[in-house]
Amino acid sequence: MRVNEIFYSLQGEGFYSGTPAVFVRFSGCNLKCSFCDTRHDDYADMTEDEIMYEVSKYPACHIVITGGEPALQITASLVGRLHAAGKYVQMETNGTSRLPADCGVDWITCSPKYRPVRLEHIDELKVIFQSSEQDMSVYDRYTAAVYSLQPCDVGDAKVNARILKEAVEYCLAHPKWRLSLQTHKMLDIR
Ligand SMILES: C[S@@+](CC[C@H](N)C(=O)[O-])C[C@H]1O[C@@H](n2cnc3c(N)ncnc32)[C@H](O)[C@@H]1O
Ligand SMILES: Nc1nc2[nH]cc(C(=O)O)c2c(=O)[nH]1
Ligand code: SF4
Ligand SMILES: [Mg+2]
Repeated sequence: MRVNEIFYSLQGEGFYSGTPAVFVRFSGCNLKCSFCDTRHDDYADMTEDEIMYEVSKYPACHIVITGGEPALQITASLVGRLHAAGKYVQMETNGTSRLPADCGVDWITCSPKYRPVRLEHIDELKVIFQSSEQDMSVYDRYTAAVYSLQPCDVGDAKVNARILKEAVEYCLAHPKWRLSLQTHKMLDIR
Protein backbone atom coordinates (compact mmCIF):
# COMPACT_ATOMS: atom_id res chain seq x y z
CA MET A 1 0.00 0.00 0.00
CA ARG A 2 1.25 3.50 -0.75
CA VAL A 3 1.56 5.24 2.61
CA ASN A 4 2.46 8.91 2.89
CA GLU A 5 2.81 8.99 6.69
CA ILE A 6 1.72 7.33 9.91
CA PHE A 7 1.67 9.53 12.99
CA TYR A 8 0.11 9.87 16.41
CA SER A 9 -1.86 13.00 17.29
CA LEU A 10 -5.25 14.24 18.43
CA GLN A 11 -8.07 14.02 15.92
CA GLY A 12 -8.27 17.71 15.11
CA GLU A 13 -11.51 17.80 13.16
CA GLY A 14 -15.16 16.92 13.37
CA PHE A 15 -17.13 14.76 15.79
CA TYR A 16 -14.09 13.02 17.29
CA SER A 17 -12.07 16.23 17.80
CA GLY A 18 -9.72 15.83 20.72
CA THR A 19 -9.54 12.05 20.52
CA PRO A 20 -6.00 10.60 20.54
CA ALA A 21 -5.63 8.75 17.26
CA VAL A 22 -3.12 7.07 15.00
CA PHE A 23 -3.32 8.63 11.53
CA VAL A 24 -2.61 6.47 8.51
CA ARG A 25 -2.33 8.79 5.54
CA PHE A 26 -2.46 7.04 2.19
CA SER A 27 -0.80 8.72 -0.75
CA GLY A 28 -2.59 9.92 -3.87
CA CYS A 29 -5.99 11.36 -4.63
CA ASN A 30 -8.40 11.37 -7.56
CA LEU A 31 -9.20 15.07 -7.00
CA LYS A 32 -7.14 18.24 -6.90
CA CYS A 33 -9.08 20.61 -4.63
CA SER A 34 -7.63 24.10 -4.91
CA PHE A 35 -7.81 24.54 -1.12
CA CYS A 36 -6.31 21.16 -0.16
CA ASP A 37 -4.10 21.62 2.90
CA THR A 38 -2.24 18.32 2.57
CA ARG A 39 0.78 17.20 0.59
CA HIS A 40 0.36 13.50 0.12
CA ASP A 41 2.33 12.64 -3.03
CA ASP A 42 5.39 11.12 -1.35
CA TYR A 43 5.01 7.54 -0.25
CA ALA A 44 6.64 4.40 0.99
CA ASP A 45 5.31 1.03 -0.16
CA MET A 46 4.17 -0.75 2.98
CA THR A 47 2.69 -4.19 3.52
CA GLU A 48 -0.26 -4.72 5.88
CA ASP A 49 2.20 -6.27 8.32
CA GLU A 50 4.32 -3.14 8.27
CA ILE A 51 1.30 -0.85 8.74
CA MET A 52 0.07 -2.98 11.65
CA TYR A 53 3.51 -2.91 13.26
CA GLU A 54 3.73 0.89 12.96
CA VAL A 55 0.20 1.38 14.34
CA SER A 56 0.96 -0.97 17.26
CA LYS A 57 3.64 1.43 18.52
CA TYR A 58 0.97 3.84 19.80
CA PRO A 59 -1.41 3.32 22.72
CA ALA A 60 -4.64 4.69 21.19
CA CYS A 61 -7.38 2.45 19.86
CA HIS A 62 -8.74 5.15 17.51
CA ILE A 63 -7.36 4.98 13.97
CA VAL A 64 -7.97 7.66 11.35
CA ILE A 65 -7.49 6.46 7.79
CA THR A 66 -7.00 9.47 5.57
CA GLY A 67 -5.00 10.75 2.65
CA GLY A 68 -4.97 11.72 -0.12
CA GLU A 69 -8.04 9.67 -0.83
CA PRO A 70 -8.00 6.52 1.31
CA ALA A 71 -10.97 4.89 -0.45
CA LEU A 72 -8.63 4.26 -3.39
CA GLN A 73 -6.50 1.90 -1.30
CA ILE A 74 -8.39 0.69 1.77
CA THR A 75 -9.05 -3.06 1.97
CA ALA A 76 -11.41 -5.15 4.09
CA SER A 77 -8.32 -7.14 5.03
CA LEU A 78 -6.51 -4.18 6.63
CA VAL A 79 -9.65 -3.02 8.46
CA GLY A 80 -10.20 -6.60 9.67
CA ARG A 81 -6.69 -6.74 11.05
CA LEU A 82 -7.13 -3.38 12.81
CA HIS A 83 -10.35 -4.69 14.38
CA ALA A 84 -8.61 -7.88 15.46
CA ALA A 85 -6.06 -5.64 17.21
CA GLY A 86 -8.91 -3.89 19.06
CA LYS A 87 -8.89 -0.72 16.98
CA TYR A 88 -11.81 1.57 16.02
CA VAL A 89 -11.47 2.71 12.43
CA GLN A 90 -12.57 6.13 11.23
CA MET A 91 -12.11 7.11 7.60
CA GLU A 92 -11.89 10.60 6.11
CA THR A 93 -13.04 10.45 2.49
CA ASN A 94 -14.22 12.66 -0.34
CA GLY A 95 -16.86 10.00 -1.04
CA THR A 96 -16.32 9.77 -4.80
CA SER A 97 -15.14 6.14 -4.72
CA ARG A 98 -17.11 3.15 -3.50
CA LEU A 99 -15.57 1.25 -0.61
CA PRO A 100 -14.70 -2.44 -1.05
CA ALA A 101 -17.51 -4.82 -0.09
CA ASP A 102 -17.71 -5.50 3.67
CA CYS A 103 -14.97 -2.98 4.22
CA GLY A 104 -16.08 -2.66 7.84
CA VAL A 105 -14.91 0.88 8.60
CA ASP A 106 -16.59 1.95 11.87
CA TRP A 107 -17.13 5.64 11.14
CA ILE A 108 -17.17 7.32 7.75
CA THR A 109 -16.56 11.04 7.68
CA CYS A 110 -17.38 12.20 4.18
CA SER A 111 -16.35 15.64 2.99
CA PRO A 112 -17.96 16.00 -0.47
CA LYS A 113 -16.16 18.02 -3.06
CA TYR A 114 -17.31 19.01 -6.53
CA ARG A 115 -18.18 15.45 -7.63
CA PRO A 116 -21.08 13.07 -6.91
CA VAL A 117 -20.80 11.00 -3.73
CA ARG A 118 -20.98 7.24 -4.31
CA LEU A 119 -21.14 6.04 -0.71
CA GLU A 120 -24.17 4.16 0.55
CA HIS A 121 -23.67 5.23 4.15
CA ILE A 122 -22.17 8.31 5.80
CA ASP A 123 -21.80 8.77 9.57
CA GLU A 124 -20.53 12.34 9.49
CA LEU A 125 -20.96 14.81 6.68
CA LYS A 126 -18.16 17.37 6.87
CA VAL A 127 -18.70 20.32 4.58
CA ILE A 128 -15.87 22.75 3.89
CA PHE A 129 -17.35 26.21 4.30
CA GLN A 130 -15.89 29.05 2.26
CA SER A 131 -18.52 31.77 2.24
CA SER A 132 -22.09 32.64 3.19
CA GLU A 133 -22.71 32.79 -0.57
CA GLN A 134 -22.02 29.03 -0.81
CA ASP A 135 -24.96 26.94 -2.02
CA MET A 136 -25.64 24.70 0.98
CA SER A 137 -28.79 23.18 -0.60
CA VAL A 138 -26.58 20.67 -2.45
CA TYR A 139 -26.09 18.89 0.90
CA ASP A 140 -29.81 18.40 1.53
CA ARG A 141 -29.62 15.00 -0.22
CA TYR A 142 -27.27 13.52 2.39
CA THR A 143 -28.31 11.81 5.59
CA ALA A 144 -25.80 11.45 8.39
CA ALA A 145 -25.68 11.19 12.17
CA VAL A 146 -23.56 14.34 12.45
CA TYR A 147 -23.38 17.40 10.19
CA SER A 148 -20.09 19.26 10.59
CA LEU A 149 -19.32 22.61 9.04
CA GLN A 150 -15.58 23.20 8.73
CA PRO A 151 -14.28 26.66 7.84
CA CYS A 152 -11.89 26.50 4.92
CA ASP A 153 -8.31 27.40 5.77
CA VAL A 154 -7.25 29.61 2.89
CA GLY A 155 -3.89 30.50 4.45
CA ASP A 156 -4.75 34.19 5.01
CA ALA A 157 -5.62 35.21 8.56
CA LYS A 158 -8.00 37.99 7.56
CA VAL A 159 -9.96 35.87 5.10
CA ASN A 160 -9.98 32.94 7.56
CA ALA A 161 -11.49 35.24 10.21
CA ARG A 162 -14.26 36.29 7.79
CA ILE A 163 -14.99 32.67 6.87
CA LEU A 164 -15.08 31.66 10.55
CA LYS A 165 -17.53 34.45 11.41
CA GLU A 166 -19.83 33.44 8.55
CA ALA A 167 -19.59 29.76 9.54
CA VAL A 168 -20.64 30.60 13.12
CA GLU A 169 -23.57 32.62 11.79
CA TYR A 170 -24.54 29.73 9.50
CA CYS A 171 -24.57 27.20 12.35
CA LEU A 172 -26.61 29.52 14.57
CA ALA A 173 -29.18 29.98 11.81
CA HIS A 174 -29.13 26.27 10.78
CA PRO A 175 -28.61 24.33 14.02
CA LYS A 176 -28.49 20.95 12.30
CA TRP A 177 -24.86 21.97 11.62
CA ARG A 178 -22.11 22.05 14.21
CA LEU A 179 -18.86 23.93 13.84
CA SER A 180 -15.75 21.83 13.17
CA LEU A 181 -12.52 23.71 13.80
CA GLN A 182 -9.15 22.36 12.69
CA THR A 183 -7.95 22.30 16.28
CA HIS A 184 -4.59 20.66 15.48
CA LYS A 185 -3.66 23.83 13.57
CA MET A 186 -4.50 26.02 16.60
CA LEU A 187 -2.47 23.71 18.83
CA ASP A 188 0.36 23.56 16.30
CA ILE A 189 0.45 19.79 16.40
CA ARG A 190 0.15 17.40 13.44
C1 LIG B 1 -6.82 16.23 3.27
S1 LIG B 1 -8.43 15.56 3.30
C2 LIG B 1 -8.13 13.81 3.06
C3 LIG B 1 -9.40 12.97 3.01
C4 LIG B 1 -10.25 13.12 1.74
N1 LIG B 1 -9.47 13.24 0.56
C5 LIG B 1 -11.22 14.26 1.88
O1 LIG B 1 -11.06 15.26 1.18
O2 LIG B 1 -12.14 14.13 2.68
C6 LIG B 1 -8.86 15.61 5.04
C7 LIG B 1 -9.89 16.64 5.44
O3 LIG B 1 -9.33 17.93 5.32
C8 LIG B 1 -10.30 18.79 4.76
N2 LIG B 1 -9.58 19.92 4.20
C9 LIG B 1 -8.69 19.90 3.19
N3 LIG B 1 -8.20 21.12 2.95
C10 LIG B 1 -8.79 21.95 3.86
C11 LIG B 1 -8.70 23.35 4.13
N4 LIG B 1 -7.89 24.14 3.40
N5 LIG B 1 -9.44 23.87 5.12
C12 LIG B 1 -10.26 23.08 5.85
N6 LIG B 1 -10.39 21.75 5.65
C13 LIG B 1 -9.67 21.19 4.66
C14 LIG B 1 -11.00 17.89 3.76
O4 LIG B 1 -12.24 18.41 3.32
C15 LIG B 1 -11.15 16.64 4.58
O5 LIG B 1 -12.28 16.72 5.41
N1 LIG C 1 -4.62 16.28 13.92
C1 LIG C 1 -5.15 16.08 12.71
N2 LIG C 1 -6.47 15.79 12.63
C2 LIG C 1 -6.96 15.51 11.39
N3 LIG C 1 -8.23 15.14 11.07
C3 LIG C 1 -8.29 14.90 9.76
C4 LIG C 1 -7.04 15.13 9.20
C5 LIG C 1 -6.73 14.82 7.80
O1 LIG C 1 -5.77 15.37 7.23
O2 LIG C 1 -7.46 13.99 7.23
C6 LIG C 1 -6.19 15.53 10.23
C7 LIG C 1 -4.80 15.90 10.34
O3 LIG C 1 -4.06 16.02 9.38
N4 LIG C 1 -4.35 16.14 11.62
S1 SF4 D 1 -10.16 15.22 -2.06
FE1 SF4 D 1 -9.15 15.53 -0.07
S2 SF4 D 1 -6.98 14.96 -0.36
FE2 SF4 D 1 -7.93 15.08 -2.38
S3 SF4 D 1 -7.35 17.12 -3.07
FE3 SF4 D 1 -9.40 17.29 -2.13
S4 SF4 D 1 -9.05 17.77 0.07
FE4 SF4 D 1 -7.09 17.09 -0.83
MG1 LIG E 1 -5.13 17.33 7.66
